[in-house]
Amino acid sequence: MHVEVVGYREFWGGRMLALVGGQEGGTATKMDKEFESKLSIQNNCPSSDNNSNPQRSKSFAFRAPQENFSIQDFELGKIYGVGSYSKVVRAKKKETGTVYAMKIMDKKFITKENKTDYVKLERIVLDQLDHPGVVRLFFTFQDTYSLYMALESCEGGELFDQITRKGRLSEDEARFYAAEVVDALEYIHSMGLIHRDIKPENLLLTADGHIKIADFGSVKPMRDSQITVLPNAASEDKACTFVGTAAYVPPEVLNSSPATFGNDIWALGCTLYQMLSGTSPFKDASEWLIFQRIIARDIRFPNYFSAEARDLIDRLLDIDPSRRPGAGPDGYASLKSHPFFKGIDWNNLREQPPPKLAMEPKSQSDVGEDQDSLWNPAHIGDGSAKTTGGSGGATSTSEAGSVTRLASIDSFDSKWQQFLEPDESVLMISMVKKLQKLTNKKVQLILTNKPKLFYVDPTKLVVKGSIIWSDNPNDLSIQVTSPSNFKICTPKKIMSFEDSKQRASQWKKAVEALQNR
Ligand SMILES: Nc1ncnc2c1ncn2[C@@H]1O[C@H](COP(=O)(O)OP(=O)(O)OP(=O)(O)O)[C@@H](O)[C@H]1O
Repeated sequence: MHVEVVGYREFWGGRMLALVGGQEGGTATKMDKEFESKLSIQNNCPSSDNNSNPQRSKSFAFRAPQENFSIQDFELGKIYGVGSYSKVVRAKKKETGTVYAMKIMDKKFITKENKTDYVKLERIVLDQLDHPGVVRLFFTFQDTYSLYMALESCEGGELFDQITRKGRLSEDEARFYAAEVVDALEYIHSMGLIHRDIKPENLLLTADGHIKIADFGSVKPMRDSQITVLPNAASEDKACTFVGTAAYVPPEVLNSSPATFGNDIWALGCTLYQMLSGTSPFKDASEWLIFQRIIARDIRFPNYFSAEARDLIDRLLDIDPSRRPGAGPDGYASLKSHPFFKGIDWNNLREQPPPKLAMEPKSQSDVGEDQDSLWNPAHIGDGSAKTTGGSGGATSTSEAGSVTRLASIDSFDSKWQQFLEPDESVLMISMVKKLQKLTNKKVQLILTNKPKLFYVDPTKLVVKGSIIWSDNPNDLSIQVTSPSNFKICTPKKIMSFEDSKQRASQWKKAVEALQNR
């Protein structure tokens, strides 16, 4: 019997290959159901094993069609990159020869990491965006294990790599790229969307060198957004949650202010600074120190920056988000007319010749495109083999890194600084519940690079307890009992904690990483 589940198909369409009683039936069906329950649209028909003739009570016309393709219909080439819950691979449609950047997401991993909202939102938002400066979504499909998004292929790689390869960009090059980003951001903001993760890694380049903004996994639709967002595709509680990257976070986000267009404008300022200097403006040894610099607005301009570049960056990095050009009452006019952009023909941007791309230096192991196409797809798709480890391409290190990153940003507040020594920085921090026999107490649990592990009463701002550090797991270990619950075990006592953001295993990883450093 063909098992098909309603809401799942609403977003990705395509065929479902889970056969009850078939070879992979048991596991696949259970997994599909589990994932389905997370992806389904509220108020829709409940999914059921027996629902062989599903009715759609609500359907949404996607521009990018939900195809019945299989990954076998594509010749897979090199891996463009790996995100925190996806892998992007060059994929040529065998029938037509058209090349796409195939974003492949492992359903099991997405479910486990609670990323379904992000995945749905990115699919829905990209579907409705239509601008030469935004990466295009062509179609989606799925199989038992993975979701696939066929994106416009940006063969020129990331702007980040151009900066790295060139050391830094000339003002003309930076002006060109910045103008294309401004043009695309103006469009994105006009649609009522805040991107929330503008940085050189998410600015991709076409083969001929034009900018495309990518990675809409952190996008935030504003209340009056032009974009149709299906019921549970974006949860409101994410309004004040930071999702992004430490070095590009604006100060107001560190103070838990709701997201505004000004967030992207700040990140644009950081990106322009990075193009011109080779590094981000708030670089430091740890994220904690980066946040300190951001809060203090500690910017140092290299003396080779022109007066116009310096002035523009200074304005983009205004502490007051509404004073940043582009985010204020006069919209983008003040940004586009800034002297740094003198000579830019805003109406014919895409007709201008882009800067020459610096190519990747060939290493000895590089054998070119032919070899790329031999990339073995056996670990994706549902046909020949099962997925390995279910990480959807995210390595455990990047996974731990990104979660730690979010944990530290979420809880960032300069008030914890008083508990640190001058050269000490926070590696992981969370508001957790300390579970005791009679009462549960909220405490701020802090792990530093010393290493030091202690917890603070968040109201009285006093240290309530310190765990004696040991690199020996017999003397200090973390026992994870559920996604939210963990125990800190020492020979003398065992303390139980609950982390409502489900970071129990991240605490374990963070402590173990320090013990093995
Ligand atoms: N359309 C594309 N064309 C070419 N390369 C791409 C494309 N989209 C993404 N990539 C590459 O694949 C990498 C992974 O992309 P993805 O969108 O999955 O996640 P990310 O933006 O890196 O990370 P995260 O989801 O953790 O923020 C990117 O860093 C980029 O280098």
